[in-house]
Amino acid sequence: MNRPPQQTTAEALLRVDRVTAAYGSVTAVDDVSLDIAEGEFFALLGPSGCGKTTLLRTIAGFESPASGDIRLDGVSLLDTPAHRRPVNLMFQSYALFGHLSVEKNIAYGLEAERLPRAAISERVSEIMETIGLTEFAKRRPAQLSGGQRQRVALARALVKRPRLLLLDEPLSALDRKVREEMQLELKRLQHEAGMTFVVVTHDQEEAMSMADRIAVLDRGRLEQLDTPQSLYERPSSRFVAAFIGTANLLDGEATEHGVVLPGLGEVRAAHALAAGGRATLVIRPEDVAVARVPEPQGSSDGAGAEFVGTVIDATFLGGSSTLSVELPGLAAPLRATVHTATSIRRGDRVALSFDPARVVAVPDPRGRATGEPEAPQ
Ligand SMILES: Nc1ncnc2c1ncn2[C@@H]1O[C@H](COP(=O)(O)OP(=O)(O)OP(=O)(O)O)[C@@H](O)[C@H]1O
Repeated sequence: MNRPPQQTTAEALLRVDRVTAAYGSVTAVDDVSLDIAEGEFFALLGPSGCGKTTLLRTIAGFESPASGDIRLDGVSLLDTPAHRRPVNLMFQSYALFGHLSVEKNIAYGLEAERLPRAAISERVSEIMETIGLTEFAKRRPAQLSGGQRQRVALARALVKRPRLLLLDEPLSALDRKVREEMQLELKRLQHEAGMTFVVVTHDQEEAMSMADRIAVLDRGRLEQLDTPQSLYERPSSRFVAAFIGTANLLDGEATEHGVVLPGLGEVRAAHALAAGGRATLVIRPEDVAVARVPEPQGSSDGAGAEFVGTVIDATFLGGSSTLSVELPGLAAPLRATVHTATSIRRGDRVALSFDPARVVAVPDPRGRATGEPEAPQ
């Protein structure tokens, strides 16, 4: 089986090596390999059911892989039970003890380790200070807001100083505003503590705003592993392009320079695929240049091509507007983001052009135009 590129580095803290995990006949994680570096903020991202939680639980030791290995500092963890791994998993539900105060909740894990009382007290005070919980030390979880409860759960995980902190949808219970604050907070804490975080999320914006690198999973397989910017600017598949951010996905046939779109002609892309296969152009709405035209016109020489269409919808978003532009030959309207000051309105005729350096061509998973299997990228 081919192994996708960019997964392994020499000095990994954690190495997931060809891990497959299954529940009976359901393969939840399918031959996944990746490295996580010391001090990295790493995200496992993908739609519901793609296997993120299973992979996290396998790293934590709550599931055993059917095959493959998981190594920390080069040593396999597979024979080490969950509670002895230098890894801490923060659950989706936080699982706080309702009858214990905030400080007792945080101290619980250290007491279980039988640390001296003075050391426990010092570490608990220190972490409460860092996370902003000191004033709530004596309260019980029921007397806290969702965001504060989330902080307690985080403090409880951090106080144990694991080599690796695994967080399963840590912010999913919070409303949008608190979630955004906590995203920044998590990033700050991770940075200050110099710890390695692996966060599971299905929210691409959350992953993009926090993580140094993101592994995008689909149906148990690793689709792409990259920095947020690279995933956005150079998705390697149609799935990643669609999952990360907003994109116009235009299907056609690969040429030497780009993709030929039915009814529109050739659009050039930054990197061409093997000619003849089915391919999809990925064009971000902000990369579509829009100009109002008085008369229908147009040329399509491919390089910075202009396509003329009609604005069928304009959504005002404050500083920018999103236009939906109907182009002859395209099944779905093309989305373009413009500065609000351009004052283009519904019904206007517009010329669209794309900078070839910003256009990405990816293979269309429906296979080659000839019906042969897809060529590797
Ligand atoms: N205990 C289980 N028994 C059987 N199948 C399971 C079990 N847990 C998960 N699965 C299946 O394994 C696959 C991966 O599940 P997993 O929970 O890892 O996905 P996920 O990406 O974390 O999803 P979500 O975001 O919905 O939590 C899914 O098809 C799921 O139905």
